[in-house]
Amino acid sequence: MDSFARPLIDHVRLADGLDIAVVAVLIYILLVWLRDRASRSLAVIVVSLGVLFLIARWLDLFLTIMAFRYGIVGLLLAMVVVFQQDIRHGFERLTSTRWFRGVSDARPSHRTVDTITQTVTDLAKDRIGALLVFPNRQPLDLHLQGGVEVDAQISEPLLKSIFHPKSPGHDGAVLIQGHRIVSLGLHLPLTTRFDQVPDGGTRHAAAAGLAECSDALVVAVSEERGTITLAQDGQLKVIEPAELASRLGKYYHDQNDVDQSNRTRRDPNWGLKLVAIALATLSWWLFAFQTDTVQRTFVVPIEFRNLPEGFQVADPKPTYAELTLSGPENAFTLLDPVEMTVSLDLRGTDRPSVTTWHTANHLTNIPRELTTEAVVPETILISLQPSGEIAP
Ligand SMILES: Nc1ncnc2c1ncn2[C@@H]1O[C@H](COP(=O)(O)OP(=O)(O)OP(=O)(O)O)[C@@H](O)[C@H]1O
Repeated sequence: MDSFARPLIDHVRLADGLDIAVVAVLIYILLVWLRDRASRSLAVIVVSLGVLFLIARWLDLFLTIMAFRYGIVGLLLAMVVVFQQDIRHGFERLTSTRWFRGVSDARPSHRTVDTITQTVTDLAKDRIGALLVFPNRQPLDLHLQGGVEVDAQISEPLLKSIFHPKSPGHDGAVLIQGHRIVSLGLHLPLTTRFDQVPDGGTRHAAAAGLAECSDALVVAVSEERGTITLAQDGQLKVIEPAELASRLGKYYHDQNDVDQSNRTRRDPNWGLKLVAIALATLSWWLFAFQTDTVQRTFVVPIEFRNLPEGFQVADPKPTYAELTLSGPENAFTLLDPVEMTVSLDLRGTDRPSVTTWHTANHLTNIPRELTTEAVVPETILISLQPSGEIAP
């Protein structure tokens, strides 16, 4: 036990904790996305690729690792193109949280309920067909097709213009989220139980269809009968405006509760978070944790900075030094050898001079995790002389 724990205690740095935390957050985002948005087959592909990569790294399967290394850039680009909608929605969701939104969207729910009830009542009176979807906890993306993005604050004139029979967007359903109309012209899945649909109409079949396969609340206004129908849990029910107001009131009340509890509830996703932390820790242990100390030697250039005007470095002018560093292998992986120099600052000299410089004191861009073992030459003699003079 001690032989296992000791290297851990000796070699784990605070930065490693941060490293694991960052990767755990990224894995958690990926897992949440896979759970909520991606199809099951995509989830299986992503998880299988992840497992294959872990095995390849563990067993040092060089060809497979190379395929991953070169394929990953293409894969990332392909994912950005294929999932650009999801990425955009993710950012939109982020910017629509309270912190980013400020107080501008803090509209009371009863005003939205009144607006929708009044609009739906008027549409029913005027025999104008309409279909409104109010999502609940379950995501609807897999059930809704087509549609045009709107993202506008709910208002009576806007809803009436959308469902006006001459409006090009009146066909299909509108999706309402909170106080906003998210999109219009959406195509919903039809129910297969046509017996419960009045006159077998497709608008009501669509309302029932979505209410069967999700927990959404759907409101349909009949063009032919001038009735208001509410669909929930797969059931259709013709209702009066007063009942619509009370059902919508309850819906918005529940939504606020969900929002509130999402904000205050300590953790709705413990399982996924633990999996993300476990995967990040495992990956770090497999790929990043190393107790071996490696020593490597590099040839680094010697540069002269702020050479006074009218002076030059006389020959023999040293141009390279040999630098030996030691430390964990990972620190070498992150190292860019081109950045390392022996940098001599010659400013302030105004007459010919010969100075001894200790090269180790003038190294630049050496990572903190690495130790300088040796620099050859240890010292160099720099002779400054006026330009144009030939060295003896
Ligand atoms: N799958 C669907 N998703 C969303 N809207 C749909 C769908 N199918 C039909 N609609 C809408 O329903 C309209 C046709 O309604 P239809 O008359 O067939 O149904 P209905 O239930 O009898 O409604 P109404 O009583 O208003 O006539 C279409 O013009 C379209 O706007």
